[in-house]
This record gives sequence, C-alpha cells and structure tokens, in this order.
Amino acid sequence: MSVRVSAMSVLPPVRRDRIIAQLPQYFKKEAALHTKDDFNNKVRTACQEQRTGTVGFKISKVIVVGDLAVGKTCLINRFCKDAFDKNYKATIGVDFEMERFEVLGVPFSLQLWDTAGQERFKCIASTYYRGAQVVIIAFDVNDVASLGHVRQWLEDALKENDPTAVQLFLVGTKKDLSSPAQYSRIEQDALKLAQEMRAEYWAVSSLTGENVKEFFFRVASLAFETNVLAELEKSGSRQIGDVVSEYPNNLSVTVKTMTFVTQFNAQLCICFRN
Ligand SMILES: Nc1nc2c(ncn2[C@@H]2O[C@H](COP(=O)(O)OP(=O)(O)OP(=O)(O)O)[C@@H](O)[C@H]2O)c(=O)[nH]1
Ligand SMILES: [Mg+2]
Repeated sequence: MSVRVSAMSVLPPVRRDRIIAQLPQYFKKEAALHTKDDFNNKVRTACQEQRTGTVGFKISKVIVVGDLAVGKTCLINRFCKDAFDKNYKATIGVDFEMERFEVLGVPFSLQLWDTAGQERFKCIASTYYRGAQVVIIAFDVNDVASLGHVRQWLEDALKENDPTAVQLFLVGTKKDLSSPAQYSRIEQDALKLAQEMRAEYWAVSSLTGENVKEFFFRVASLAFETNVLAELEKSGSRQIGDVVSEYPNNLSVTVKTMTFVTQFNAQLCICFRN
C-alpha cells in the first residue's frame, strides 16, 4: 500500500484553488530564481511515477520579514483568507498560517510565518527565523526607506539559516498606492537589489489582490521543485544496506529499516482512522 495514499486519506482534501499543475511564471525575467517555462523534467517524471519520497509529508517553513507596517500580515491574510483590513494592528512576535497545496499531484504544505517588524518585538520574532526554506523580505513600494532596510532584514534572517539553502524573495507591497511613474522609479532600485541578493522580485497589492495568488503559487512551486530534486539526489545515492543516519549512541538506521518504519507509520495512520 502506498504511504502517500494513506497520508492523503487522513487529511481533508486540498482546496481546489490550491492545485498547481503548471509552473507559475516569474514576475520579472531579470530578477527570477529561474526562468524555465516548466517544472524540471526529472521532477515531473518523479511525480508521475510517485517517486517523491517524503516530500508529500513535508512542511516547508516560509518566513516573511520586513519593516513595520509594510503589509506583511495583509499579504498573508489576502492569500490565506482572501481578506483585507485597512486598520493597522501590529504583529506582536509572530503568527503563522498553514497552506496546503497539491503540486503535480503531490501534497505539499507551506507554513507561513508572519513576523513583527516593530523593533520592540523583533527579538521575539527572530527566534522563529530558524529552519526556513524560504525567506520573503517585504518592503513598501511607496517608502524608499523600507527598501533601504532590506539588506539588514536579509542579514538577520540568514544568521539563523543556511544561506546556500534558502530561497529568497523580495516583495514590493501596496502597489495600488503608487502611480506608474513612481512605481517604475522604485522598481529599478528593487530589481538591482534583488539581483545582488539573488532574490526573485515581485510587486503586489493586498488591497486589490494583484499578483498575490500568483506570488504564493510561485513560492510553493519553487520550494516544491527544490525539495523533490533534493529527494531524488538523496535516493539516487542511497543503496539498500547503506547507513543513512547515525545516532550518538551508535545506533544506526539502514535503508531497509527506514522502509519498515515508513510502512509501520502508514499502518498506524490507517489504524488511527479506523
Ligand atoms: N493601500 C494598501 N494598504 C495596505 C496594503 N497592505 C497593507 N496595507 C495597510 O498597511 C498597514 C500595515 O499593514 P500590516 O499588514 O499590518 O503591516 P505589517 O508589515 O504586518 O506590520 P507589523 O506587523 O507591525 O510588522 C495597514 O493599515 C494595512 O491596511 C496594500 O496592499 N494596499
Ligand atoms: Mg504584521
């Protein structure tokens, strides 16, 4: 019995508007994490053949950082709840939302961490930065200073994470408040910064909803693609009998044992349901 089937049957089905079958396109070609038209071929094939290992069970951590009142909470609320609040309520510490997707037929979840931008809450928030696969740095396209602080936010977020493993996004918010001329001026600087940081650039409006869904779909898709590729690399180099994990007390887990544990967990899921 397939482990994937049992896990899916325990959870409610993924919302129909969270199903991703095509790779969502970048916002700006000059500042994209990659510019390919479609998912990596190996990833597509692995999904078709149900060879995605543990990816379907994984939850990828995404942190959203940036100056106070740039619109981090509104961005998450627009996507997760399709809601917008014009009144500012500062985030105290952190908050998080879970979003479940189905990418190329495989379940995939993002845990979206909304952090505080206010200086006095920053030290609480920063303790939650660790273990992020995706870092989203938000700035207000109508506030040059908030763009100027992006590097500091990046530095703080990367202190707690492996800089080579993190996927970075730079997001300009409140696009609805800027005129086309004003916007294109700040966009030039933002694109330059995104290129230097190796981040993918987006501009959104949580008030109108412009680009919000497209943005999060792109985040989910690129995080998923990276996870499947990593999983394929791991399983490609793994042979039956190989030691894949060493515990301090000299207990080692072999590939054979791992398979047994996975099957055992799947059985448990089924017992739990019944
Ligand atoms: N016009 C417009 N206003 C927005 C938009 N996004 C957020 N705002 C407003 O900006 C203010 C701050 O938004 P929040 O989402 O609370 O900001 P935040 O970044 O979470 O702030 P902290 O939690 O303090 O870090 C609120 O009054 C929002 O209504 C937008 O896209 N357009
Ligand atoms: Mg907030």
